[in-house]
Amino acid sequence: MSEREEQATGGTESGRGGSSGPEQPGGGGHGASGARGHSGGDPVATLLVLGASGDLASRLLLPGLARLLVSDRNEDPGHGHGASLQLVGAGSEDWDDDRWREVVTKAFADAEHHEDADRPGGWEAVCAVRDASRYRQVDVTDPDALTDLLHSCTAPVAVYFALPPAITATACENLVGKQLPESTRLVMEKPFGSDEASAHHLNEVVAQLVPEEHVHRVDHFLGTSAVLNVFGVRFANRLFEPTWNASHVERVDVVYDEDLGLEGRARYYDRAGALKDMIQSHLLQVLAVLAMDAPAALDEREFRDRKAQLLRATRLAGSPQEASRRAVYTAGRMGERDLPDYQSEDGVDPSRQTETLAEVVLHVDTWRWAGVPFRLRSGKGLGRARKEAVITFKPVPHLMEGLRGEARPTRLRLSFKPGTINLDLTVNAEGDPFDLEEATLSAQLGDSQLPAYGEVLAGVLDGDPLLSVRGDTAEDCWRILAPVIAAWEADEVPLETYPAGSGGPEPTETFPAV
Ligand SMILES: NC(=O)C1=CN([C@@H]2O[C@H](COP(=O)(O)OP(=O)(O)OC[C@H]3O[C@@H](n4cnc5c(N)ncnc54)[C@H](OP(=O)(O)O)[C@@H]3O)[C@@H](O)[C@H]2O)C=CC1
Ligand SMILES: O=C1O[C@H](COP(=O)(O)O)[C@@H](O)[C@H](O)[C@H]1O
Repeated sequence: MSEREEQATGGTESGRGGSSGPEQPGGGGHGASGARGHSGGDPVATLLVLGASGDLASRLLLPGLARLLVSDRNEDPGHGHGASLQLVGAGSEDWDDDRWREVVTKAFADAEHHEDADRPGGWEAVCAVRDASRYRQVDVTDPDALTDLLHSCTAPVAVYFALPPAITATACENLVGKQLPESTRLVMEKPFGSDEASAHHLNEVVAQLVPEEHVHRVDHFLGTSAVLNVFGVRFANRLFEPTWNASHVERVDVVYDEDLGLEGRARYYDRAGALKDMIQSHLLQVLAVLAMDAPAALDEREFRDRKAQLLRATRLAGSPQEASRRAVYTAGRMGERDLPDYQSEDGVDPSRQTETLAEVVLHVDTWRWAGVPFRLRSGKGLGRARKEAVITFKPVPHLMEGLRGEARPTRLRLSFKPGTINLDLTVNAEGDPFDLEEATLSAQLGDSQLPAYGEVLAGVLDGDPLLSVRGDTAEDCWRILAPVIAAWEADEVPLETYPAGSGGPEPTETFPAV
């Protein structure tokens, strides 16, 4: 196993250092201005993708960029994101510009068929970026080579670290003390660090490089439409917000079940597992958006302050034995595919006991949410892709005599991808109005015209940190799950199994079917 593979999910092991970390709520780092709205600043001139030969770059980032360019929301054709953007790929592969452009061409191809491609300047903007793009072979952990590369790019440069997290951390540490081009933005993927201490250390490192508002800690689950869909339902209706609290809500379940297997990602996934891959990052962000107090405005300071406040109050609802569960899939049939036992997949080391399904129950210790269980669950190899937040309301305090049947709990289901809303209600039955039955009101929610990474890149290129994770929050997400990580590492919570293609481990009182 190469050193790089060993480092795939690691972070720096350094403890807390002495330099100033990101400012806690209210702003961040030395860039905190206290101003509302995003800092904007000069538009990004160069998007530098480090890790250009990797899966993220070719499968998500470059296609996202192409869709952003083709659908550019900037009304003025002379000033869209592609008007003068330079795309530079860099990595350890011995590629030349032509080889890189082949990768870009392939990744950009789908955008040509998007309806906006026919818009004047639409597809042309994509082709212009593709044809002018270039590649540099570089070992990003070589400080001089990386600094030289940065200075060879037109400023401002957005440096996208599409690298294994430990390599990202090393590259950043090596840049400390070097002069970076003016207004450089750093775009950091998840996982940010490998525990609270390493995330804190990484925050201290990046704070020495650029101001906090120029750091984009990416969580693609925070794409604009995902956030806005929750906010629209919660805050643009009089109905929900007065009942959105412990007096009326019985429980909240955030479920992200995938009908995907390992898909060749053992090098990364076998060291991460479902807890770090999905819950530590994405699902905690979803929880924060679902449960936060209403921001006064949708700007980065208000939004990120509310999110940070909510996560600071969040903790495991009991001991790891009571409030967490882990499982791994065994061989089974998932849809049309036979999935092998996870532990027999190429690149998987069974002794790591990596989980492919993780569940935790959290409490949010605030007046609003005291005592309400928030269950977060994500798994791979499941029979049905199910990606939704379910808010279960408490039963009515009294059901009048004369009505037959049960008033089942009202449930609001907010599904992601595609965005839908379903409200399960108890209503009078057809035929005999004394009988009760369940009915569901459904609606489609707005979907973004951009894929998630198009949204991410729009924020980066516009210099808008609204949807990126602030430094203090990145640390807090590790703090919340630290007891679970420690207990699982010590094998204090059994690793259950479930057949691929099934619904996962059997429901229990703590982890019920909803
Ligand atoms: N892939 C995905 O679906 C998603 C990934 N992410 C995150 O994105 C990041 C990258 O993941 P992913 O693309 O899957 O990983 P890959 O392993 O596919 O790609 C990593 C890239 O980094 C390059 N690299 C490694 N070390 C160096 C070095 N010292 N100098 C230069 N280049 C180097 C690799 O080159 P080489 O191959 O030559 O080693 C490769 O191009 C991770 O943080 C991951 O968590 C986030 C969401 C989704
Ligand atoms: O970051 C990740 O997310 C995906 C799920 O997100 P989606 O937008 O593709 O549905 C997950 O499959 C992957 O393991 C994880 O790294």
